[in-house]
Amino acid sequence: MLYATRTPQAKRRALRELLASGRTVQFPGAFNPLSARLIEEKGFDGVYISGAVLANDLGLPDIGLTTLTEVATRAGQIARMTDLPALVDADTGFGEPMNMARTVQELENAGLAGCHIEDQVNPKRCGHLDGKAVVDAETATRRIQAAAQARRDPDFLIMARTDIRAAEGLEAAQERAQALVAAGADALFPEAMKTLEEFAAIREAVDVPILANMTEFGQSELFTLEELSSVGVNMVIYPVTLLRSALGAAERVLDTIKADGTQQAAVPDMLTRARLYELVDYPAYNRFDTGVFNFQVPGTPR
Ligand SMILES: C[C@](O)(C(=O)O)[C@H](CC(=O)O)C(=O)O
Ligand SMILES: [Mg+2]
Repeated sequence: MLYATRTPQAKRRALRELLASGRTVQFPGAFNPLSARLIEEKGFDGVYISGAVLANDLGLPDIGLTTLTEVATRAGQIARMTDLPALVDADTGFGEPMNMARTVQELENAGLAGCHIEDQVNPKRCGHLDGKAVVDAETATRRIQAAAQARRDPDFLIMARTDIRAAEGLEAAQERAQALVAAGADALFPEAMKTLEEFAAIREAVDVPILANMTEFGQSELFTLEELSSVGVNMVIYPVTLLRSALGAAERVLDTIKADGTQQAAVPDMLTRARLYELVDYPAYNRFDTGVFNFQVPGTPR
C-alpha cells in the first residue's frame, strides 16, 4: 500500500542494471499514477513518463508549454506508485544550462530514475512532426554537461535525445550522438529513426545504451521487440500508447451512452470494480485498518 517499497536510489541502480543486462527492455508510458501499477503488474521492466502525455492530459499541445513544476510533480506521483524505475521526458530541460541543473535536481527529488533532454530549440515540437529545429552542437552538449554535473546520485540516468535526424539526416545524427556521449550522456535517444538500419547506424556510432521510440502514427514503423533487439536497441518506449487507448475507449463509451441511453453495452469492456480495487491494493488498506482498530462495531462487516 501507499506505495513503492523501493527507494529512488534502488530504482536508479535497477535501471543501470537493466541497461547493462544485454536484454532489450520495455518501458510503456504511464498516463497516470495508477497505470504505472498496471505496467508493473504485467511484468514490464520500467515505466516511461511522456512529455506529450503530460501536456495532452492538461489539454495542451506538446510544444513546451508545461513547466518544470508540473512535470516534476506529475512524474513524482507516477514514480511513487511503482517499484520499477521511471524514466521521464524532460523536453529541452526547461531552459539553458543553469535551468538544466535545477531540472535534474528536481527530478531526482521527485524520485525519478532518469530523464531525457533533447537538442531541439525552444519552443520544442513533437519529435514526429515536421518543422523541428535543433540547437548547435555546443548548446546541445552544454545542456548534457550541466545535467550530468548537477545530479547528486551518480546512478540518475542522463539520456540525451537528438532530433537532428529529421532536419539534417542520418550522418548528422551519428555525429551529434557521439558529441552528446562525449559530453557525458549515459544513454542516447535517437528520435524519429525511419528504419531498423538507421537504429543500427546509431548503434555503430556510440557505445552507450540506445532507446527506440515506438510511438504510433509517427515516423518509425512499429518494430517488434525482436526486430529492435536484433539491431542492438537497449530500451523501447511506448510513450502515448496507453493514453491513446484509454481515450479511445472513453470516446467509444460516450458514443454508446448517446446512442443507447445507457452504458450497458460497454460494461464488459470496463475494468470491474473488483479489479480496480485490486489495482489500488484495497485489501492491504483494509488489513492495516483492522490491525490498528482491532475491534468491530456491532453490525458492521469488516
Ligand atoms: C516521446 C515523446 O517525446 C513524448 O513526449 O512522449 C513524443 C511522442 C509522440 O508525440 O508521439 C515524441 O516522439 O516527440
Ligand atoms: Mg516528448
